[in-house]
Amino acid sequence: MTDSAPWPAPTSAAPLAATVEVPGSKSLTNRFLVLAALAEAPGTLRGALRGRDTDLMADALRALGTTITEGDRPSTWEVVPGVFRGPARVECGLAGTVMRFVPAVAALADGPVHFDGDPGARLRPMAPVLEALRALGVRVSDGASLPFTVTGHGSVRGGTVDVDASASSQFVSGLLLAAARFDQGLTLRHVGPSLPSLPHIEMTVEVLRAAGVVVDDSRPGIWRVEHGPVRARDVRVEPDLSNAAPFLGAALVGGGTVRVPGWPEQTTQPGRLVPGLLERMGASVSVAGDVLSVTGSGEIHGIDVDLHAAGELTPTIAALAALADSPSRLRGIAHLRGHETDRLHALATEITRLGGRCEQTSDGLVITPRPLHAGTWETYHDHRMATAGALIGLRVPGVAVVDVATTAKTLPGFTGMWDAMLGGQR
Ligand SMILES: O=C(O)C1=C[C@@H](OP(=O)(O)O)[C@@H](O)[C@H](O)C1
Ligand SMILES: C=C(OP(=O)(O)O)C(=O)O
Repeated sequence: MTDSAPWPAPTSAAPLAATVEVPGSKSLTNRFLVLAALAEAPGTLRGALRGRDTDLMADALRALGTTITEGDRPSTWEVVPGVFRGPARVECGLAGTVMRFVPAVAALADGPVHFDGDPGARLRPMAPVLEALRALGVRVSDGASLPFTVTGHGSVRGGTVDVDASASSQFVSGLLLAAARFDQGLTLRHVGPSLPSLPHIEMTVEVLRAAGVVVDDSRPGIWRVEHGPVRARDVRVEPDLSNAAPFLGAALVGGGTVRVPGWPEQTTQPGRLVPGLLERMGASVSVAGDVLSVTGSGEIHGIDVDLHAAGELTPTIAALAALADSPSRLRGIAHLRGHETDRLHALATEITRLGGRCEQTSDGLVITPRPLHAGTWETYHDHRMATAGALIGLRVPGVAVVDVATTAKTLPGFTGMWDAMLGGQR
């Protein structure tokens, strides 16, 4: 994958006039898959994302005994729950959702389930999930990161557990998703300094409730999931609003308008913050029915923003900030050092390589725009580094994005979508 020639990012020659259909949300697809596997009867996902992360999730659940088949189209998945069993092997790739959501499901299996992933996955924080499972009476091999083995005996006691989720909200989500199947349910208390990505935890609570699970989240930092059945559902997955961000951001860079249909009126996705962020950076935003339109003039303003709740938007905002007419400060995102790569280091290195100024702080980035020049944009196996490089290349001629295929993690066919967006130029 990394051997192919870097992708010459196209520049935009004229104002954009494009409508971009964005595939389903990674975060929702993988939550719905897990809940469908835990459910008491067969269910269906429609509009599911088919990307590396979601295919890995489907394969992981299949390995544990779930039957998952394609329906009338690739984005439809029929899920028939089975009895979870080991021995099994789970390949996590670089997917945080797979490595953090599946261990608690594997704990319900009878037999050993071995987890491993990409070399980069072995560097991602995992310890709080493994320690929590041990505290709940589950046998987990020694160690604090991938690879590891979870050896269940067909049930999990559950009860109360303290988790430091300051490095990732996924530690909380992963335990809550399976908790209704624990004998005593689960009370989870976050005990760390701060909790990132709260919208993603709200998303977990919302999908659990929609599946009939009783969740009490009335006390900040504490969640109670009652033992009980997980109802089977026929669900439609919203478009991935975080993946819409680079396309909508392109309207600011190239000028013109980009529209994304299917924009939900209400959503727990952190990408709901995208229109407001782009507005602050100079865009005008409108909604007609379910179509979100972002219009830019080509002028981009710097922004001072805390992205703690929506860290996955950082690469897009950082790319725009590098092209802005004033400095930006992105705060509250120290946990991005444990994402697909150390995103603060990666963004600072690549923006600097193109002649820009991007400094790391203890919890974020300070970006001072400077004229940028042609060069290579490394992506570090990070899908959002690749889309960030494409955004910069829209304005700066001669940007070559290394391993653009890494976008397949959540956005297969990205370069075709990007070209099609530019094909809509007036
Ligand atoms: O639960 C989820 O689906 C996610 C939670 C967030 O993780 P962190 O809390 O580790 O940032 C987010 O960045 C990631 O892209 C998806
Ligand atoms: C952090 C991300 O992914 P993951 O689900 O692998 O944590 C992301 O998609 O930005």
